[in-house]
Amino acid sequence: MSVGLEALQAAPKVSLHDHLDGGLRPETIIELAAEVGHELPATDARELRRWFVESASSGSLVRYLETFKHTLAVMQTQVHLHRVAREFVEDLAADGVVYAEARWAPEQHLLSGLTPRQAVEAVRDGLEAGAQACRDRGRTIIVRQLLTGMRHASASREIAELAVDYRHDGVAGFDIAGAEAGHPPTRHLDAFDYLKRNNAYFTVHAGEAFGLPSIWEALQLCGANRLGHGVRIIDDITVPDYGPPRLGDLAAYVRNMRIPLELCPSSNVQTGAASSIAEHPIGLLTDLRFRVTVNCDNQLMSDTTLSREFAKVCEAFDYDLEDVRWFTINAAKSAFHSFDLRLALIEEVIKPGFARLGA
Ligand SMILES: O=c1[nH]cnc2c1ncn2[C@H]1C[C@H](O)[C@@H](CO)O1
Ligand SMILES: [Zn+2]
Repeated sequence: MSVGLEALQAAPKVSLHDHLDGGLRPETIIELAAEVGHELPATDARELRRWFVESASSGSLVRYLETFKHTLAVMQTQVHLHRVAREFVEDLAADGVVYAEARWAPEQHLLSGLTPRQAVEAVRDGLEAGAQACRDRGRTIIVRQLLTGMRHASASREIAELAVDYRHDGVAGFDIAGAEAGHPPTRHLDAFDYLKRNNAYFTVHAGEAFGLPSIWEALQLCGANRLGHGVRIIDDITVPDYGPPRLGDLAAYVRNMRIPLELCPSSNVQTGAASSIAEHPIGLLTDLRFRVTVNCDNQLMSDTTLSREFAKVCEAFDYDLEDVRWFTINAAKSAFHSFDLRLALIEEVIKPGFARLGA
């Protein structure tokens, strides 16, 4: 029996891997594009929504990433960044998310003359305005930023410095994203070294479009605290016809050290990292009790929400609310926030919230 969407929406959820520039409302894109004179592939909201999903579903991460040119084009001013951030929070809260880390790359938002600091502060204020609007309606949500450095570019050290500067002002940590093949994370050692020296937290997109070497570099050479996707860790697990699965040394390390996997099922199917939701490695990784979390990656490109991602995996793997609670506690434990807050989130929000739903 799969879990209904309504129960999933009512459940308190934690979102760790969600791109701000991949989560705009189509209506907002259309309105802002008209303001800045950016030409879109469609000007009807439903058509534009369909265009994003179809264009992002080619089986190639590089083609998937090309769709972001239309969201980045309308996120170049303080007013627009503020609005997109505010709506992002309101949409998460409407879906029952209680804690989220919103990632985006400040270096991609400077085309109209913003400084990186102005951009970070506009997003900070927009996130806070969204949280306040939710509080006014009786919903509590915390959303903090993850500042992303683009792996093909050379701004990562500067972005890492920004993440440290704003660590007590709404920034939870740092991330590296963009096309994976040909752009190893070790190109950004300077940034990672700076973060580590400053006791800051970071995740790295790894093991999505490229396999084990990328995961190994992210963990053992860069020192990532979490893996963005990390789904290809499956390549280091052998499932024999008889007997238990066998883990290679890297998979064993990931499991033993409780490295959080920010899995994004729909996105993985669209980029070809998994052939279908039913065949997604989340099934085996969950059976083996890896630190699995479920995420959206990009709500717009996948036409999804966190509740819908859960609905898909519940249906494919026959998970129930107890399983969703387990994924959610995994995510809360893995958040880049203080131990005290994570504990409070688990004990005072997540467990009672699921208990009310009978889990
Ligand atoms: O799944 C992804 N893999 C690698 N890069 C990604 C993914 N989703 C979004 N991005 C890129 C495109 C965005 O412009 C950037 C910052 O959010 O991160
Ligand atoms: Zn991502």
